[in-house]
Amino acid sequence: MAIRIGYLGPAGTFTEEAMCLYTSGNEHYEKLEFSSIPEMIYSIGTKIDEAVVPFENSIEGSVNVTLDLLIHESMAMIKKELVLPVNQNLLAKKPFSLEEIEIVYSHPQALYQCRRFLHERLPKALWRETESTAEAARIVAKSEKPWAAVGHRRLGELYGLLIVAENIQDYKNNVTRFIILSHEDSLPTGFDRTSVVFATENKPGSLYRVLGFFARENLNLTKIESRPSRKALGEYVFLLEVEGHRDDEVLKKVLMEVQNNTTYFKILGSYPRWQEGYPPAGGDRKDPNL
Ligand SMILES: O=C(O)C(=O)C[C@]1(C(=O)O)C=C[C@@H](O)C=C1
Repeated sequence: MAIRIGYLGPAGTFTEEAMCLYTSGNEHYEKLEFSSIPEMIYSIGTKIDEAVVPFENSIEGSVNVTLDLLIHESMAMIKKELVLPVNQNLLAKKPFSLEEIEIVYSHPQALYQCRRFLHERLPKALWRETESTAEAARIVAKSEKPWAAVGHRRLGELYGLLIVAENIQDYKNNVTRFIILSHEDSLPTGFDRTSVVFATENKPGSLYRVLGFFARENLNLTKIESRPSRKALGEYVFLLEVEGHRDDEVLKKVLMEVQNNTTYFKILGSYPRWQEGYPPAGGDRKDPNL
């Protein structure tokens, strides 16, 4: 039976590229396009079985819309992560000079990844946010006006646009981490990461105490982020990531302690940690999707 997988469209987004990498070689996937991240996450379990969503970027940090939906509104679990290079380009319908561009369209993450370039080289241009970089290209392609889009170089061929400036992100090594959401996470591979969310009582030392459980067992934390609880100003929910699988003996014990010492606790999933070239070719692949 086909596995229905959702991605942020239209064609040419970075998320589509991540989805193609993830599904390559597996003909069971049926690919379904969505025009926004919330719409896609809400559809997991009904219209789709899996979804590819951006999670964090090396310049701009977390994709808050994804984080908040996972924290507050979804039961989906993380089953995989992929890290992809993100090279941004400025695309236009005609060979406009940078000074001529009046409006620059893109997804907010993409605009902010190029903040310095856009301020310095397109000082006159207004910024307009779109649901995706490819949506920006579609808008620009429909008009004869001096407008430009920020996105993947592939948008040029797909929408008949010219690349007027290449690699415009403010830091060269720009990468985005994508996650695959599903109704269940992955089995242990020996090289995993676990993501959890929790809230503590608002009293001295409560977060310190929770972090201490991980430190005591020498478990390596890889991310901690606070997001508004949405109940009151100044109240937060924490998203924490740690190396290891929730079925590993030590981590399992620590997660139990965390659960017993927090006011809210949810495991978002355990999944193989991304590493270029892992597992080695011909190596022992415990995970059928790698
Ligand atoms: O608009 C796209 O191309 C997307 O796939 C979205 C998105 C994001 O939300 O972070 C993905 C990767 C890049 O960091 C820029 C934009």
